[in-house]
Amino acid sequence: MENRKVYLNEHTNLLQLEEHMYPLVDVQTPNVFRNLFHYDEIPKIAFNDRIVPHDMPDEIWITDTTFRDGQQSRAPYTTEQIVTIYDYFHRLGGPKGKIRQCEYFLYSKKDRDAVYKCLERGYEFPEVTSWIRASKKDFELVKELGLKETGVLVSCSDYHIFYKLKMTRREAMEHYLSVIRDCLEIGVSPRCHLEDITRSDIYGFVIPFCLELMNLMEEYKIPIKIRACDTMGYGVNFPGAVIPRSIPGIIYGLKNHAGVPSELIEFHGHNDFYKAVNNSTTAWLYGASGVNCSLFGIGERTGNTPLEAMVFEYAQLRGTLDGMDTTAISDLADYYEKEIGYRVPSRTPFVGRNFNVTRAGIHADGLLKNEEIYNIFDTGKFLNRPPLVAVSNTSGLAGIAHWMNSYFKLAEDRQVDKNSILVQRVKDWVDEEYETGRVTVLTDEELTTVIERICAEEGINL
Ligand SMILES: CC(C)C(=O)C(=O)O
Repeated sequence: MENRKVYLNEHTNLLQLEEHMYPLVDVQTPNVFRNLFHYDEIPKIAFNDRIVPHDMPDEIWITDTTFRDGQQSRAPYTTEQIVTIYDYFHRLGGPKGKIRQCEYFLYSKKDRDAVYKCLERGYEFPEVTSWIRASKKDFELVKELGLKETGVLVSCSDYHIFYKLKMTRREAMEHYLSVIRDCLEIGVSPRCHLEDITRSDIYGFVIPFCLELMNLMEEYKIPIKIRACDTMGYGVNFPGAVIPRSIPGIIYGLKNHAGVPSELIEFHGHNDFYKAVNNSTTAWLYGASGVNCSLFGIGERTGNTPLEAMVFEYAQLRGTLDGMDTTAISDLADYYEKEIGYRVPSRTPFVGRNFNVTRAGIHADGLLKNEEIYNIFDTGKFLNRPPLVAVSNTSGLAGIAHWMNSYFKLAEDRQVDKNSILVQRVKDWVDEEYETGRVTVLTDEELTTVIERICAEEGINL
């Protein structure tokens, strides 16, 4: 192992290879970290104030689980929908393949058809990879399909090992290693999903297990990926927090004590405590090259890390989009609404209908004077979504004209202004609404209905 280190054992004063520093701790009873997780109390975040240094890899990327974790939590996509979304990911990820991989179930014929169709596209990125039951038959299937890599579930907390698998840690580890050996034997690269890592014994199970995985990697000369799965969203990014909840601590341990190189470490987050995005960014900052996401965050329970969020995290950290075409994000949102029948909640950053809509009169006034005042960036350029001003009693003729021009995306030569009869009649209707006691802002639907009526009456073609 290239990265393997020799340590001085402070207790025996002997030099030791690092795998012997971290022997498996085969406990008799599960360690469920009751100090942090007492089921009838809210989980606790504890600190030991040990600070982990930043260690962002030279290259970082996004992988996608829309068709795996995403599909686990909603009605399945059709084959055609999967291929269309895959096409959008290809465009979004750009020529440098910043959306590096998409993972697919292989269980049914429909699943496999989607894989064939996506492979037929012949794109270099996103690479097609799979998720299977850990059996020899399924490994053969991966091979037959011509895939290089597959995900394998290796749950690592005692909650899973003792309560779900009914095994000891040693039994679980031996079972996992034999499955991974089967996978390597036929030349397929395993991606080990360390489920529930944020409730696991990092130095008593995860590091010894990953050291064994790195030995297997050396023996077979086939890459083995480690996916750190924050299955329940317990991970935190606060400096000085204790493991297993500390994402910096986990990534540091994988890199520095188990010797897993950055390009083989991936983080998979869940949003149960609203932390999926920050934890994923943190994983990048502390040494994981990959963050695994799902489009619009659609995934189990509260969902996964939203893929679109990490595109903008990437650009903020790196100072460049590196060729990513962010307008594909808005096209994907339209596609979901029109073709799949799913509307992203309206206040969702970057994609919700209202993400850049200003409602308060005083803000709208500022936005009309200079859009930089109340818009996060040039959302027209990056998302084809210029900022909108919602119409209320304080909008005035200019506000109503601005709403119409942006809502209907009117070309410059067709734009309306405050002298337009249409704008003046809409303003009369708005004034009447508020004079009769209305206190809420007007919805897009109400406005479009009134505009359609006035256009018909005045013979205007917008
Ligand atoms: C099933 C596992 C791999 C997972 O997706 C998770 O832990 O969140």
